[in-house]
Amino acid sequence: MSTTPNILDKIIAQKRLEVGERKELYPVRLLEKSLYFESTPVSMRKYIQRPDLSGIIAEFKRKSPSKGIINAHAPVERTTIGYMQAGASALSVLTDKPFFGGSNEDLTLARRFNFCPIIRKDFTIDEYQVLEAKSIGADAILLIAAVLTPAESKTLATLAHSLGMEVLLEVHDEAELQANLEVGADMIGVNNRNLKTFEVSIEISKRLAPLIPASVVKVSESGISSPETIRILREVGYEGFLMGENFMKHSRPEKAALEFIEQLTARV
Ligand SMILES: O=C(O)c1ccccc1NCC(=O)[C@H](O)[C@H](O)COP(=O)(O)O
Repeated sequence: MSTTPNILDKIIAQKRLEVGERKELYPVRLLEKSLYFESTPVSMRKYIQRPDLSGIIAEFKRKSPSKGIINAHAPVERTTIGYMQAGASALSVLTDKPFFGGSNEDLTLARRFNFCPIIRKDFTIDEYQVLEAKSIGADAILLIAAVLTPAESKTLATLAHSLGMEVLLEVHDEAELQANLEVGADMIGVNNRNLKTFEVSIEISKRLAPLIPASVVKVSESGISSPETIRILREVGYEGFLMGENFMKHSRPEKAALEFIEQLTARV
């Protein structure tokens, strides 16, 4: 078993420093002046459930701790517009720079060219980041159970909701799921990737599916690379499918997404 100790700890330690710096550079009163602060977010939950779309949340991700560089050159505009035109239900944009090569500017650029919901994919640990997500044009935020207490998740989710954004709460096992059922997340994402070992298995999504309340939209995250896997995940109740590397590893990720969604549609 390949182990990469403490990547989450490293990411969170770095994030704390980064958030401290950003608070000084861009105080909340500046964030609140952003045009997006007053905008009405688009419901990611509703888009995932739209029968005319694929349920796929297509991710813009340049690199990752598990894979290194995935795609250093794909432009945000062409890729995200292409994802949407291909039939993705929503976009996920990584905004973490040190570990994923993303930025807030990537999300704002995607926002400028797309009307579909966009989730800010980052490691949210502070209320400041929720305000920041709103200010850069996000419709939803990710909360990762492995790095937050349920009380912290609830506070962050409540703030996100007060700004009109939705919350995707990510879990990886039964204990995380049970501990966070009262957070009030709009969507629960089961990460098929163990963020400590980087092992990927959709068995985790299958195992946790019956434990997720019916009122919450189920999303399966990571390691999805075939329409057949989506068919299996749909059978156990998943409506959302977060996919990054499988598209981004191609020089034209949006073409890969189109081909994938065409195959998916042809098979069901
Ligand atoms: O992807 C990683 O290596 C990773 C490492 C540590 C924390 C988070 C990580 N990934 C974030 C994600 O959840 C994925 O980007 C997302 O689910 C898409 O996964 P994939 O389709 O396998 O690119």
